[in-house]
Amino acid sequence: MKKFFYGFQYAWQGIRYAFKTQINFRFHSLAAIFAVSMGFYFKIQTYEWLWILAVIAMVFISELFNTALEVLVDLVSPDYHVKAGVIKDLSSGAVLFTAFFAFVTGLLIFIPKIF
Ligand SMILES: Nc1ncnc2c1ncn2[C@@H]1O[C@H](COP(=O)(O)OP(=O)(O)OP(=O)(O)O)[C@@H](O)[C@H]1O
Repeated sequence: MKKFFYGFQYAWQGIRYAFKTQINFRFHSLAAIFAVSMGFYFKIQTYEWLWILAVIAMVFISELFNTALEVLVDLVSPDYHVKAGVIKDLSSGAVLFTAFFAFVTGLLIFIPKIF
């Protein structure tokens, strides 16, 4: 049982590490708070909440894996290596892709309510 709760502690440490070291993670946290506030303000429906929460989760998951990959690359390849750069670029691309999808989802849900 103790091990189970330690697992949560380690996971929380990882999230704190990403928050402290990644400016993008902090920016996306603000964007998530903004989207959730808009959701409450406009009293969006359950299916709309599901989309908003799903894209928020996707962005955070991709951010966490991106951070993990960056740390891993820096560990195994501290010197310049073309493939190290490609791995980091691919990982950043995954974050950009999910963030763009989240942004479009937000627009599709909130734009009709604003105008
Ligand atoms: N070891 C390396 N070898 C080759 N290219 C690298 C290496 N490390 C980084 N790069 C290149 O520089 C870019 C920025 O790397 P960096 O480690 O600053 O990542 P980042 O995504 O900007 O992370 P951070 O949020 O920590 O600044 C990478 O996307 C990659 O193109």
